[in-house]
Amino acid sequence: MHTSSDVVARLCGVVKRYGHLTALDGVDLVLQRGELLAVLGPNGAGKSTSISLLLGLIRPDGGRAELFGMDPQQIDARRRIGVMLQSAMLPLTLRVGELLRLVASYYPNPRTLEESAALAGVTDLLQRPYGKLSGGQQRRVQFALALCGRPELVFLDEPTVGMDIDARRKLWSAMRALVAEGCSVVLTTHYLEEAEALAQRVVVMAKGRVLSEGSVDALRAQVPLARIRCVTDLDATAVSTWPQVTSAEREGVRLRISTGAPENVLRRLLEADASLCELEVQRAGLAEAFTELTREENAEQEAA
Ligand SMILES: Nc1ncnc2c1ncn2[C@@H]1O[C@H](COP(=O)(O)OP(=O)(O)OP(=O)(O)O)[C@@H](O)[C@H]1O
Repeated sequence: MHTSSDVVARLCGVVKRYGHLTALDGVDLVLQRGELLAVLGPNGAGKSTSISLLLGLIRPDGGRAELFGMDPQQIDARRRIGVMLQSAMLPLTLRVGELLRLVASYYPNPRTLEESAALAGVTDLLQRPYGKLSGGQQRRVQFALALCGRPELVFLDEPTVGMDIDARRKLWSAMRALVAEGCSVVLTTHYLEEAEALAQRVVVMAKGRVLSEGSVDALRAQVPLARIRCVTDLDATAVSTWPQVTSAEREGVRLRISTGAPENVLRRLLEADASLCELEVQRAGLAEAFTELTREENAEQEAA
């Protein structure tokens, strides 16, 4: 059991409306000290709205948002967080080193310039004007700004958008280094492999509500699907109608099947095609679990 002092941020029954649109419809969310929480969900689910509420940028219409047990607008709470939002609006003419010094000066116990730059991998960019950097380089600088104040909690809203694979991997290891220091991280992302690689806990949102919450493994277990891949001529549409087959799709010479009963489907596959080869069976990843969860949500809404 966690004590309340382990809770660094919290939304309690939060409702947020924009005119007739209910962006958040009673959201509860708790972030513990030292954990990386990934908030997932399709476009418009309410992820950014939840973060804006925790940052005190907007106010709830119902319920309550708390940062370190305080109102998120209190300066004492804000001094303990770092933020990387989707749009940064930073002065384009300042050099990266100047920006880092400026933002660090808002904090009581900031990292040194060198430490922040090394953590975010921007040491070779310090003399460059921010506006002259590539999109991916600017994202890395924004990450450096988020961590330069030695915050206890960092909000990262889709941090790796526009980054190449190498830059993304580097950011992942920097996030892991932050968490190893005891920093908490709230990460929103559309890259499920990112959540799978980094998160201790995942919250899935859709249409302003929390659909599911738990560890990556627990989320996966909610959708006990396996993935079968093999080289076969069998028709994907026909296979998709087999009992216990959730979906079947062709990928070139391969067939890719999702099923809750892999043994049964395998038996039938091997019987149906004696020349089937290159067989692979894997348990479902977060991507399948997520698709399945949000599909159920859509089906319920359509039925209602
Ligand atoms: N300032 C605003 N005025 C009106 N509607 C808004 C405003 N901000 C958000 N919304 C609406 O609230 C809902 C939730 O938006 P939000 O940005 O939180 O979603 P999200 O999960 O972050 O989506 P994305 O993955 O696209 O970033 C959407 O329907 C959006 O159109």
